[in-house]
Amino acid sequence: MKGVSWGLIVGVTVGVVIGILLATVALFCNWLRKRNPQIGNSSSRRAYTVPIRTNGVDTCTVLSDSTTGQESPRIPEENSISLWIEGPKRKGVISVSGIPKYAYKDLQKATSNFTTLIGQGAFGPVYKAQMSTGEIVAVKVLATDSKQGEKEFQTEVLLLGRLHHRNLVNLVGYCAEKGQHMLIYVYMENGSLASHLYNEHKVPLSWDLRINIALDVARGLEYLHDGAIPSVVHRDIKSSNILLDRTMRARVADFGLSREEIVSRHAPIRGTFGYLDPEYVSSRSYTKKSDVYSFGVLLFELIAGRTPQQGLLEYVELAAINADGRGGWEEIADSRLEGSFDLEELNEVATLAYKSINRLSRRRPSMRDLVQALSNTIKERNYRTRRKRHLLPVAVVEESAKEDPLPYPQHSREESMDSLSDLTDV
Ligand SMILES: Nc1ncnc2c1ncn2[C@@H]1O[C@H](COP(=O)(O)OP(=O)(O)OP(=O)(O)O)[C@@H](O)[C@H]1O
Repeated sequence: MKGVSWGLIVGVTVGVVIGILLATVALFCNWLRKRNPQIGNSSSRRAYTVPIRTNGVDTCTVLSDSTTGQESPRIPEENSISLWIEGPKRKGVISVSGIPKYAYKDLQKATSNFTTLIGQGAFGPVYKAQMSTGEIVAVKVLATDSKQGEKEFQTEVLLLGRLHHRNLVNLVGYCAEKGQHMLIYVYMENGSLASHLYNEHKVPLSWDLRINIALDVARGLEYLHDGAIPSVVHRDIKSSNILLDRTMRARVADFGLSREEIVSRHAPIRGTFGYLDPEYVSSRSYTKKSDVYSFGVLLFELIAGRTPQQGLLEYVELAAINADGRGGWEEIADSRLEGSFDLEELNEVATLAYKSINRLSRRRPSMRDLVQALSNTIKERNYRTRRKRHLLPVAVVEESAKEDPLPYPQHSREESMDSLSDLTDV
């Protein structure tokens, strides 16, 4: 009996000592964690953002023009170890999206309980939202009953989490809660290009602005094609998917149909009627040159102020009969321009557009070619403007341009058009 009591006393004492030791260790760990919040949370979102670009001419990973910011209210992604694409409840997988996740209730508040509707897309409504930091964003709510919407959501978050460029509408957050899926984008104050081209209550876009927009879009696409690794095709370039910011700079939006380049003969046809590459329709192989085709249609929209649904391409084909490869396109100019355009520029851009919609994809220019040609057109314009403004003799301006290379074209228009001439099939 006595032996049992001693054993009990020793056992209890050892247990108490171990308990005290464990409690001390736990308290110490907790204190350390409070002192340095990074401990135990090393998988911060930014650390897992997948870098994607290496070589795009105008590409950048700088987020300065997006609204992603540390001040944004964010909720931790369950210690950043849930991967929504595998199901939000799955644990132990590091998020690869690198995109902040917002709480449903915060978005509900930011959109005044989803009453600030700014538009309706194929997969659900879009709301304007003011976050508690004051920043304005656009919240796209995906329809809960849409299987396609779910797929689009997964694609968009994964893609946009690693794609950043000043000519793309960058994704700045998402919400996956209560069965709802939402995408949060940089807010584009001036809405879609389509609304400016076709809404009679809006001031018509000037010719110069149209060409600037064309170059912005070309740069966004060039980034997707040549800057992103692996490369990305957009699959739905059209004027309603081009958004304009406060200063009328254009950005490519709606990556709902975006995919890394897929070549599958069995995939269903996707895209928007009127912008679809005929070669893609017959072969079912969507390539970068299919985006180039849609971009060509967009260039003709900018020139003619007509939608493909209003017979734009038939109109273009008629005009092409009179066009001689470099000129003769003026008859398709948008009447809202009231003749205010540079004829040479219009012919250049129409020639580029016509090459881009060539039925044979191999005869179409690349987005890089198009960026080069459009930027040369703008450089030429700037050069002419400077020359006119200063009313200086050409020789003097050319001399001064050597010291200031920016506004002076590196290649003449003729050179840039000639570099594309082997693609001509007019
Ligand atoms: N980031 C944004 N900033 C401002 N407005 C936006 C933004 N994103 C979308 N919108 C507006 O919301 C509306 C719906 O956009 P959404 O991208 O959902 O569909 P869509 O491009 O019009 O059509 P579809 O879904 O067929 O491509 C459009 O009018 C668009 O101008």
